[in-house]
Amino acid sequence: MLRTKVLSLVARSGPSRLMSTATKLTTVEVNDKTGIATLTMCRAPVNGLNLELLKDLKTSIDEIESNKSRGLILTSSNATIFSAGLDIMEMYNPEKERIRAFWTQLQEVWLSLYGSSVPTAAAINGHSPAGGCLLATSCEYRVMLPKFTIGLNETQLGIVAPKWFMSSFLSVLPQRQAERALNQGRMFSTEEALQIGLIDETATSKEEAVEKCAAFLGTFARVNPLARALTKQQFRAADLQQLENERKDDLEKFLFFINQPAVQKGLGIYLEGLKKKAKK
Ligand SMILES: CC/C=C\CCC/C=C/C(=O)SCCNC(=O)CCNC(=O)[C@H](O)C(C)(C)COP(=O)(O)OP(=O)(O)OC[C@H]1O[C@@H](n2cnc3c(N)ncnc32)[C@H](O)[C@@H]1OP(=O)(O)O
Repeated sequence: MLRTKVLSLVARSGPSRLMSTATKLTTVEVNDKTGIATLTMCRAPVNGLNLELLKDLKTSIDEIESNKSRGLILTSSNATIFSAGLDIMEMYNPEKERIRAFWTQLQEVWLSLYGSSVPTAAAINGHSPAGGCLLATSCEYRVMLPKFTIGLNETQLGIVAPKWFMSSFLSVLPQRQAERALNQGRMFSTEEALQIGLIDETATSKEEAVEKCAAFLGTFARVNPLARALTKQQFRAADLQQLENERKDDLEKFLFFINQPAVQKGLGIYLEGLKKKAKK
């Protein structure tokens, strides 16, 4: 059996949490044999990306980057949900300072994951709407379990995916298909996602998905790591630079948009629908 070690055993807020991982809402396990790190999101109930989960994701990605892991596999501890995307509670009736920090942190996570020098893959072991799809498409390879859905459904919520969400999507799909899917807010089934190329492979279990991701990351074993990283970064440089240049504007645009009464009303109705469905 492969020995794995859990990185960073020190709790973030004091010795009383010494038994938990450093980042409470993510765990990082490095396979000693392959050097591949598995980064698991574990925020109940649906891995909604709130400020704290985003901070933990950023810390974990940085940790994997600085530990010179051979690869990063992103997955979820939830059996049916990879990530429900942005936590809508962060955007509904938002608190002024917190929503700024929230969006800034999301930008940080995207810049580090999409721009990671480490090869990345997503083991999509559950539904992956909106922000979940953003994380998956920021990786270089995707393996997904059957009977789930993935896509950028923002227009269905009456919101607009920012340019950099589109960049990740466009790094996977041809423009014509990406544009149509985004305009429709389309969620793809696993089978449809495979057919269109939004995912690379399917797997019948999370273990198999992780193995297939590891096999993909293993294809770089004999490639010079610096040459590989610089090549990847050249492909992604224009997208990354665009957000770097426009970070402040992007934040202000988001704040302006999200605070529109019509947008707030739409989010409220959407949330209500989610809650009603959950109670059934
Ligand atoms: C200028 C730019 C402006 C804006 C850009 C913003 C970009 C936004 C990106 C986003 O990511 S927006 C979020 C989009 N996400 C969704 O639409 C997903 C909604 N959720 C679902 O479809 C389902 O919940 C599910 C993920 C498929 C899981 O279904 P399941 O049946 O397993 O769970 P259930 O629906 O019962 O949910 C349990 C519980 O969780 C709450 N929930 C679900 N998703 C979210 C979410 N994204 N944010 C906050 N809360 C969420 C749901 O209400 C239930 O709560 P309850 O138990 O308290 O009722």
